[in-house]
Amino acid sequence: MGRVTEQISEDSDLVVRMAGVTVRRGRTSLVRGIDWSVELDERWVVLGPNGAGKTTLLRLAGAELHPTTGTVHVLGEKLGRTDVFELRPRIGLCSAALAARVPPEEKVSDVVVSAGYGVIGRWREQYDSMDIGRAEELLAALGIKHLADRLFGTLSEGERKRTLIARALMTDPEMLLLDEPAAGLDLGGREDLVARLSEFALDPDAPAMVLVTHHVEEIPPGFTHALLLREGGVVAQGLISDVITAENLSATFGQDLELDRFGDRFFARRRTGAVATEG
Ligand SMILES: Nc1ncnc2c1ncn2[C@@H]1O[C@H](COP(=O)(O)OP(=O)(O)OP(=O)(O)O)[C@@H](O)[C@H]1O
Repeated sequence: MGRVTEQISEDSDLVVRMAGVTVRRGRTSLVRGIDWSVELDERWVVLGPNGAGKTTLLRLAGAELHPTTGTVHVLGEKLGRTDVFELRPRIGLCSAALAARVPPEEKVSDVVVSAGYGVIGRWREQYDSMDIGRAEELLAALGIKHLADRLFGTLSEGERKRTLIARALMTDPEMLLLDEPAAGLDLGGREDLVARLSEFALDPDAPAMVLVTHHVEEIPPGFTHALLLREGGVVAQGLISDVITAENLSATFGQDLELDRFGDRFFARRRTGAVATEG
């Protein structure tokens, strides 16, 4: 027999639930003691310095990684007791690792539409017309419809990111995971992406979202919650307005940081004359 599933009826609005989660490799803990829940209508940002464990956390949420200790439930299914190959199509993932697997000679429209078939790049000579229509809509929503016939390898970094977000949305996922979507974008590209992600975040029909970033400037308005990570442990988590503070950011990044808030946007910098503090 293969598949045993565990439904969590009392927590049906939870798309992610982690309890006491640690991931170890050898003597290193990539993340440790994580207790974290994401509800259907929440949009989370996971923030922390290089090596803090952000991608590890996202891979747990994406059912790509199992915890060494503790329990992880994703979309009501307990990892280790469910078939992750049935779970993954319900999750939209956009990451540098995925981008690296897209063949450069793939047409942009094929990169998007093939997500519906669980493969990367061209698979069939003919796709279903409804799928092609949906891929076109998503490319339009991300402002890159005009690139549908271009080859993925000829796109700029920002255009690739948008293509992969369109792909991640193709299967109408219940949860969207974005690992550093603004990395490598210029100022205009970042601002454009932040605005588009903000539109998604404010759409009540959009899936739950988790966005990993190093920069508070990249938090799209409409995101509701934040989790700050340092050296694999949670520094703070909860509502963005409670968590994104100069004090919490300073503890997370080991620097004395100042924070400005303009409307729903945040901007951080090192306090003048301050030096880095030891972890
Ligand atoms: N297989 C492994 N064996 C040992 N250490 C690992 C392994 N995989 C990851 N690590 C370490 O675990 C830590 C967390 O990695 P992770 O990629 O989750 O961090 P991150 O916060 O996403 O970092 P970045 O912002 O640089 O992408 C890093 O210090 C990394 O070097």
